[in-house]
Amino acid sequence: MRLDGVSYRYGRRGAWVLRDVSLDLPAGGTAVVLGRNGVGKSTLLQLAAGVLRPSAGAVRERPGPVGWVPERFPADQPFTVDGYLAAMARVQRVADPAAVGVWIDRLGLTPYRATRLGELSKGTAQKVGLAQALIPGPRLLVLDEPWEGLDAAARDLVPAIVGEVTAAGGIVLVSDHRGETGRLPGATTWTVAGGTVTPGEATPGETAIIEIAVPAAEAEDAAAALRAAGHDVVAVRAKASV
Ligand SMILES: Nc1ncnc2c1ncn2[C@@H]1O[C@H](COP(=O)(O)OP(=O)(O)OP(=O)(O)O)[C@@H](O)[C@H]1O
Repeated sequence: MRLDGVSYRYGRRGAWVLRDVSLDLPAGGTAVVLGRNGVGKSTLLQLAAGVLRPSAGAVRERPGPVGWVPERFPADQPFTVDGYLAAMARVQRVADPAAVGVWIDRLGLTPYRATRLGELSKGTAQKVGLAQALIPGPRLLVLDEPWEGLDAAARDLVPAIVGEVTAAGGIVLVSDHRGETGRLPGATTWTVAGGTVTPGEATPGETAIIEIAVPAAEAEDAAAALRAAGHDVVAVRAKASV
């Protein structure tokens, strides 16, 4: 995916929030968008997700479906959790009807299926926001401040989810005003300031290699489970070779 000379301002006479931004993000890549409050992180994410259209320039080769998780999930809607997620799945023409149940279960939303959105706590509402973005199996997942308001278990789930989307060749963009990039090893950084965006180095962090042996027939499942837990599976070999 590529941002090609993207500029943006809210309204024709508004100040430019972003000017002539050109960025590349390869398939399987993650970018963490950093910057002070109000510099334009959300604006950049919404342009990337296609929620906003650039005032000038273009976003090219955007993969789909797109999963967009806003900073604040708009909970003032007259739906139950079940009703809302089923409706979103229909709107997004989700082929796999089991996807709704899978994400309700993984995000711990089962006790709230019949609860109206307006009655949810902020953290639970954020999980519904995550679920609606994940149900279509996004190839581009855009998360605006995903750590905010989530409980510890859900926070830990975010890196695993990011790992799954990128392992399948998808792209993930995450904004983070606290700079918790350490949660997403291997991500590149995009730092927003003064209307421009500066790409940084990938953040490999400290890594270690663990070699494990599993029955050959279970290798695929084991690798998938490791990826699901947010780990980088470097290699799968048929035989132990030293
Ligand atoms: N709908 C809007 N109409 C007009 N101006 C807006 C609108 N949304 C954002 N802005 C302005 O655009 C600028 C960038 O806002 P944006 O929300 O993208 O920043 P941010 O870096 O995501 O901030 P935060 O970390 O507080 O979420 C700010 O000056 C903001 O006031």
